[in-house]
Amino acid sequence: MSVGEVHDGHAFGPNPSPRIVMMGLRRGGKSSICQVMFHNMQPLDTLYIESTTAPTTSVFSSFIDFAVMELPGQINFTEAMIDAERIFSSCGALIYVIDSQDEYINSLANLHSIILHAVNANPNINIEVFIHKVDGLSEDFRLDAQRDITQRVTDELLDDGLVNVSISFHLTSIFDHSIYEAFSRVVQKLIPQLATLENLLNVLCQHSGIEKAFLFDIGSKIFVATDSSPMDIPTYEICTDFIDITVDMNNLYAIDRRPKPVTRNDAHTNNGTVSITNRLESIPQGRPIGSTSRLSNGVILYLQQMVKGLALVCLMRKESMPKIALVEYNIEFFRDALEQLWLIG
Ligand SMILES: Nc1nc2c(ncn2[C@@H]2O[C@H](COP(=O)(O)OP(=O)(O)OP(=O)(O)O)[C@@H](O)[C@H]2O)c(=O)[nH]1
Repeated sequence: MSVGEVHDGHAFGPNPSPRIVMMGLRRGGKSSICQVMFHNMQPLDTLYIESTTAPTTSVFSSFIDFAVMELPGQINFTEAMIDAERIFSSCGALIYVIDSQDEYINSLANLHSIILHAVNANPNINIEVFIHKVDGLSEDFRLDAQRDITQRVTDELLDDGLVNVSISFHLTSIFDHSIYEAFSRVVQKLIPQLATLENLLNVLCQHSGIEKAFLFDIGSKIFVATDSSPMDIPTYEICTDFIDITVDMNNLYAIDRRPKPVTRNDAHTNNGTVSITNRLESIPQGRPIGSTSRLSNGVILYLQQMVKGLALVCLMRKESMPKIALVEYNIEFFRDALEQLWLIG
């Protein structure tokens, strides 16, 4: 049986879409990214991860359901065993991980042949290149690497006459928030309701004195949408830390809930493919969580849990605090709109 032919005749088994396929040469960092992003592994613990030998699928349930399939680094598309058509035809994005601390010429050749297979099977696929492990590079080297890789990859695609390939490049590391931001950008492109969500957030900000608003998936800390005002990494970091603190405090002081493990992974193997279903049990199941905090610079952080595992996180100035009743009134409308979006699907 080929890699693409997993259970039930589906390329990925009975998993929800959209699907993300993660590829790259061995030791590039694919498993580490999945473990840190979706299984709450500490970045340093990834040092002990063993090499992946079989395709692994992780399924996540949030505002949208999505599955991430990691293919082992040694996979070779020229082998008859690999059914590229089946793998790529039903997937929304291909993430290709390049180890920026290593010589990357082989990676680029591998990436090029994979893009040809992927685009041939699915012309609408989003190619997302993670220039990974940039924590080991200086700021200048990072930008040089990004420029060089972008140039080489796009030149080769142009040589092949592929001008309409949707390809993006992200500098990433599991040791900071860059991996979360990059993954958020990947997932956002797969959300059909993204424009509606952004519009809703823009309207909410305009009418409530909110400076910046994010809609986060609480479990993975992927932000599924934000308003159109400029975003910087420190703001994103503050918001994700605030989510962590709020969830921890909520679990600590919940009266009717016993402490639960952070995640539960149901793993089973089927036809050589490991399938992991991640249940984000850190997300409170009872009353929606909410929290407000004032930073020393006067910025107010405000968090309200919305539908499914989503949380609205806003930054406001202290001048907005007298209007907090209005803000909460508007947020209720925002929540209703989200619920309707969710029902429409
Ligand atoms: N410095 C640094 N090291 C990383 C980063 N991400 C992963 N690593 C390290 O890279 C090594 C290989 O990571 P893996 O996740 O096993 O790589 P992989 O691509 O899954 O490898 P295969 O399973 O062989 O295909 C591990 O020692 C990780 O700790 C990163 O962002 N920065």
